[in-house]
Amino acid sequence: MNNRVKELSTEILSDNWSILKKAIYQYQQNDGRWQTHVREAYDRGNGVAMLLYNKEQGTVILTRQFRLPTYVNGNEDGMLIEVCAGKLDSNNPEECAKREVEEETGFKITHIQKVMEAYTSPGSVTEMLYLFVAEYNAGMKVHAGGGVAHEQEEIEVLEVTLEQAMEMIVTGEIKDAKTIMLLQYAKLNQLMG
Ligand SMILES: Nc1nc2c(ncn2[C@@H]2O[C@H](COP(=O)(O)OP(=O)(O)O[C@H]3O[C@H](CO)[C@@H](O)[C@H](O)[C@@H]3O)[C@@H](O)[C@H]2O)c(=O)[nH]1
Ligand SMILES: [Mg+2]
Repeated sequence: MNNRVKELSTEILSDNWSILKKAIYQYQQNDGRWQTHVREAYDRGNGVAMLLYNKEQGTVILTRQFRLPTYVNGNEDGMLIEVCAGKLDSNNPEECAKREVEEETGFKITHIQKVMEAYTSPGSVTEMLYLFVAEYNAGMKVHAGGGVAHEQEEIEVLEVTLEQAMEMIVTGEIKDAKTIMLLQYAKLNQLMG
């Protein structure tokens, strides 16, 4: 509840894959005057993202897939390296994260640790991400990964050292915000020991 917001009304501009709404409301400025604001918000739900790491090897698991929005915004081949991530399809982020990890990477994870929540693009997108880390090892690999074929997912699974991944941020090979956040979390908190 924010007493500086009143008369909020919304109109659906698009409800195709996700919902784009236009909101009109009165917002009270610092000087007390009320202004009419018009803002659009794209609602594709919330999400989960998970960095898998192996302490002994010093490695992490990343994914690589075609991301259309990056392709139309300067990413030459549209391929993007990311931590494993998925849409939150229940109110249990932990279970959802484990399921996404298994679908996309083939690792069946047991223990996961929530590290933070983050709004990913707060001026235009409603999405909040639940970010996790979890340890993995070769024994947890139950299939090749790659995503769900009927959802047209084609996900390459990469295993690199944390040091290589940190260097890929510097070179621009990694440009995804949630991925950079989780890699930096791993480094700052010395997850590799
Ligand atoms: N038909 C159709 N399919 C779509 C559309 N947008 C996405 N999809 C499909 O919907 C599926 C969603 O897969 P998930 O693994 O659940 O989600 P994600 O796309 O990886 O999203 C995750 O990462 C995003 C990027 O950082 C996050 O924004 C999101 O919250 C989530 O964490 C994918 O197969 C994708 O191709 C669309 O407009 N139309
Ligand atoms: Mg995904």
